[in-house]
Amino acid sequence: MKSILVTGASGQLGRCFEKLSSQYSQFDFVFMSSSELDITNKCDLTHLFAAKDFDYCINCAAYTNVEKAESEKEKAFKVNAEAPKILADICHFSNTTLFHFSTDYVFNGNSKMPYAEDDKTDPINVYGASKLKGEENIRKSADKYFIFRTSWLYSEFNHNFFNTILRKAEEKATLNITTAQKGTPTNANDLAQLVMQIIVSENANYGVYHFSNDGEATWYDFAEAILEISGNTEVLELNKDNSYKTVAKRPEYSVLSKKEVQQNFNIPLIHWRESLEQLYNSAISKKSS
Ligand SMILES: NC(=O)C1=CN([C@@H]2O[C@H](COP(=O)(O)OP(=O)(O)OC[C@H]3O[C@@H](n4cnc5c(N)ncnc54)[C@H](O)[C@@H]3O)[C@@H](O)[C@H]2O)C=CC1
Repeated sequence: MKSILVTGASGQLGRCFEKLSSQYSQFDFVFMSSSELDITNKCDLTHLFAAKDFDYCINCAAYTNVEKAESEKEKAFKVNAEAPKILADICHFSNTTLFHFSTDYVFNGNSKMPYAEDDKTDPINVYGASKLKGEENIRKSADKYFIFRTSWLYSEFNHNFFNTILRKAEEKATLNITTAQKGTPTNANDLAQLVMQIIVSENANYGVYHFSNDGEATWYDFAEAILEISGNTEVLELNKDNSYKTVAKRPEYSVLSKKEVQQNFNIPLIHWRESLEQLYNSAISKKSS
């Protein structure tokens, strides 16, 4: 039986893999949260890989606080850049295929059209720079790797924009949401599904790919759609607001081109709004009824 290690398992994406794992009983999944496995600890990783053969490692562990990263640069680089290098070295040595996730924030956002994989990277915040360094480290150390740059991840799990807007609707709060950035909301369950599809099909088109849902939106559009889909448009006041200041700069435009991922893995792309609706109907409205 092939085995799959999932690191950062209690994070949002990690939990999507855990949910999905029940559909893939042909694999032996090992889920390790940050308290069970610190990916910056080379010694623990070496021992783990010495004790068990992993065919695949899905690295969901990351430092993801974009705002805090500006003042915690060292910590962000340790988890997002140095740890992927350790993982890539160990995976290379163990003949393990590594799946890793990066971000649309590796780009500066000055483009007017969707970013392709080989477009020039130029991160404008510490988080983006740390993730880019992580990509570079993996590319140098491993042969069998997939890096998926993704954007605006949300799901039914943990703290994310989708869950925040639903909570605000319950609180009947007034919301001021920015229209200053354009990107693509991405259902993390769809990303997890893509990875499992690659594993099952034993596809070996290793490399860096862009994956998000289809279409584009501002954070305001995303919030509006969440309220519409959940029947909450009348419940709270939603305003456009471009004066909201953040510590970390954000790319104005970070839509990713999905041509490569479609060509290499033959997957249908789901529009972000359709996937949002599916998630709400399957995971949220079911729970509350
Ligand atoms: N959330 C988003 O909007 C986006 C996320 N991404 C990337 O997608 C991937 C998954 O993100 P999410 O699941 O949303 O993030 P998350 O923050 O929900 O999960 C990350 C997990 O990593 C764990 N972690 C942190 N340091 C660790 C360490 N040293 N060792 C082991 N675990 C550690 C955290 O405790 C957390 O459980 C990450 O690589 C992230 O950079 C990319 C674009 C957008």
